[in-house]
Amino acid sequence: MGTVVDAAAKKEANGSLADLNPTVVFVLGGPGSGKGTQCANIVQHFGYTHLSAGDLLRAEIKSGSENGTMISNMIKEGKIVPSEVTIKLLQRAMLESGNDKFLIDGFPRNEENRAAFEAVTKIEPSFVLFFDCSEEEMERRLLGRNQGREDDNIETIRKRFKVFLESSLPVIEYYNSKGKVRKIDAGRPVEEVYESVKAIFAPKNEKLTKCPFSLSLMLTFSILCLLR
Ligand SMILES: Nc1ncnc2c1ncn2[C@@H]1O[C@H](COP(=O)(O)OP(=O)(O)O)[C@@H](O)[C@H]1O
Ligand SMILES: Nc1ccn([C@@H]2O[C@H](COP(=O)(O)OP(=O)(O)O)[C@@H](O)[C@H]2O)c(=O)n1
Repeated sequence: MGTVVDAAAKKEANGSLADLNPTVVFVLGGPGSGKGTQCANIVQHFGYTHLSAGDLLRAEIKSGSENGTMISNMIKEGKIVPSEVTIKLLQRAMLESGNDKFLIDGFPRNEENRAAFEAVTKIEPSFVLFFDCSEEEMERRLLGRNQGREDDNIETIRKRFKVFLESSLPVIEYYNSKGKVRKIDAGRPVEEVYESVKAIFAPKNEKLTKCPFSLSLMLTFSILCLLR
């Protein structure tokens, strides 16, 4: 760890990320709360790039990387992979995306993730989208997810819930104390949840779409008054 080449690569990556000055939204919530599903909708309408920490880690296993076995074992146990590994993957994906607006899904998952990301990248999230859902509903969804994931079995699901309560909720509480959390009731159907999500991303747009309508009404009224 920590070779000169690594350090140079890290410096270069951070330099370019700092230049990028990206907009980052952290998307957090328990396993199966619907983070990935809602991120796909947000991407379509608001021009963000979706980066799922879990997807990046699974891709790293598939790529045959030297960390693959370690990552795979941790995911099977529902444990959180060391921040250094996940942050490198996130940095690389951000730089390769060509975008400067990111939904970072499933990260930071513990205090170490949070502090390390902030220290390494100097990036503060604009806000944190928190999908709040009951364990009962999340368990039902995960058992039905059917993506062949090795961690979607009842034993690992229970471990992931425990990690979420013990390690991830404190991160959400930290951002809440800074007024950065936008909490969504994620126990509803997908479309209903997305209505709430949209309202968070597009309050200004909504006003803008209403504004020309009222403006045109005022204009018509003024013209009618002038014509009388
Ligand atoms: N609001 C919802 N109601 C019912 N099922 C949902 C809802 N949102 C997502 N799902 C389903 O639940 C499973 C987990 O959703 P996913 O988006 O992968 O969650 P996460 O990324 O938080 O783990 C998927 O099979 C998805 O299709
Ligand atoms: N920041 C992260 C995100 C995921 N992970 C690992 O990846 C697993 C799956 O995460 P995920 O975000 O894809 O899926 P969900 O648990 O949210 O359904 C987690 O249980 C962890 O083992 C991690 O170690 N660190």
